[in-house]
Amino acid sequence: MDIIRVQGGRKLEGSVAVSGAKNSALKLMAATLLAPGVTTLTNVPDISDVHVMGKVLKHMGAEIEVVDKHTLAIDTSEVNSWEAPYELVAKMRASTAVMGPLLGRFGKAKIAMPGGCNLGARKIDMHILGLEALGVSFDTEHGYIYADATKGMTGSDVTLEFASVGATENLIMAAVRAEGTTLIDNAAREPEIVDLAEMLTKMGAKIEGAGTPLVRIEGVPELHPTEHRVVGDRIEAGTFLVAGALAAGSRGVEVTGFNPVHLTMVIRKLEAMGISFERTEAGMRAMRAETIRPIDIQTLPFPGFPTDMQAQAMVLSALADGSSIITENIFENRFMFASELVRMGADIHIESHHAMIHGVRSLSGAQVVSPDLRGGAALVLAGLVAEGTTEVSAVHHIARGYEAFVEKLSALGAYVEHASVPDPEFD
Ligand SMILES: CC(=O)N[C@H]1[C@@H](OP(=O)(O)OP(=O)(O)OC[C@H]2O[C@@H](n3ccc(=O)[nH]c3=O)[C@H](O)[C@@H]2O)O[C@H](CO)[C@@H](O)[C@@H]1O
Ligand SMILES: C=C(OP(=O)(O)O)C(=O)O
Repeated sequence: MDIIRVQGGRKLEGSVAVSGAKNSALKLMAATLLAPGVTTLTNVPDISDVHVMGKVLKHMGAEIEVVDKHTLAIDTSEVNSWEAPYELVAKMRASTAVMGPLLGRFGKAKIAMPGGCNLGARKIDMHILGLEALGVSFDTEHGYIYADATKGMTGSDVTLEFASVGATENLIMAAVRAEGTTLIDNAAREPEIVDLAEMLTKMGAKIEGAGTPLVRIEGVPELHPTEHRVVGDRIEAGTFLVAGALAAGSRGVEVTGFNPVHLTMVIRKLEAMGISFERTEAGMRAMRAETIRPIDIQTLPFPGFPTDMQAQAMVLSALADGSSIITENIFENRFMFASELVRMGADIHIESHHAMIHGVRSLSGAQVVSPDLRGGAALVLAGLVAEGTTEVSAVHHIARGYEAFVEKLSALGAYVEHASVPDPEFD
């Protein structure tokens, strides 16, 4: 069994560069399906989710050249299948991002139904309702969704019930090839959506308003391949800033390779907790807080506080001088890691989608299980400041979204390593 082992108490120093954003790279890879030919993506993170999306595209007949570790040349000229199979969708829900592009280019898609996951039900009803408004018809059979737009798609007005990231992206990627104008109201505004719209625009799409709640897309008859650099990962950046806030030595920890504007709400909340930041030429530096102040955080769609930073913020609040409250509004089941943090000595009570965290003076190293991607990363952060050794298992979750997490933390001076331990045996 692979684990990450952390020895608490080391001070972190230096600078760490974040990789390209997982949540952008996956959608940009899916979007290459829209433009027959070779699209080159740079700053692609070397993470397992990207490898899964590569397999999804190859399953459809795309060829992928790994030009270097972070550059993929994706040739979608010979794509001849419209299926995202169950084995791959079950590994990674974001595989459903191929639905919009497949409808846009071929007018059909067969996608395994994603089902729930450890964050909650995660339905895709809004994707389907929006695409139906463009004229797509849907059938479900044997666990697969069959989407049909062979008679063409027509631009339409779509109001999303909730600013869903995935629904906004799938709709944009279908609407770029629909006939006429599509207006998406209550669209998600995440920076990764802006990145997607920028690449689609380079491919010849006509999109206005990406990054605002109203996106206007004028369909075009064809798109052409392009070259695009994936935006820096704001969540990876936020994770390392929290590492600095918890464990930096006197010179702080610098994080580079991202746009600090994408973390405005995170920085604001961490400042309210007493953490100080400095802008540097290449990014931001986080200083360690002598005393962490308690906080009230609610996760919300961008520009609100991101759910993907909730677990990391909870580690800070677990060590605050007082009681904090964190409200999770995006996913119904995203507090699973809190019970692991309690095993490390945190004092946390969960009531529905609220977590009440009473700060403790210190955490103690323990064997814990990573329940999901951000929860796993947060447990490693907790290990940096816990007394003794922390062993985090189920680390495949962390590998989904953090490139070289252990290596980057080690380079900052943490005592952290990959290790292999025997699987527990039960009689
Ligand atoms: C690969 C990727 O980009 N993942 C991100 C994306 O996930 P994802 O695109 O799945 O997140 P959404 O914004 O779509 O989901 C938000 C909420 O809406 C619900 N919902 C969504 C669609 C739908 O049709 N019906 C429905 O009920 C979901 O179950 C969830 O409770 O945005 C989330 C919210 O910022 C992030 O935490 C994820 O890291
Ligand atoms: C929830 C996340 O990702 P996904 O939507 O891929 O599960 C995440 O990145 O924290």
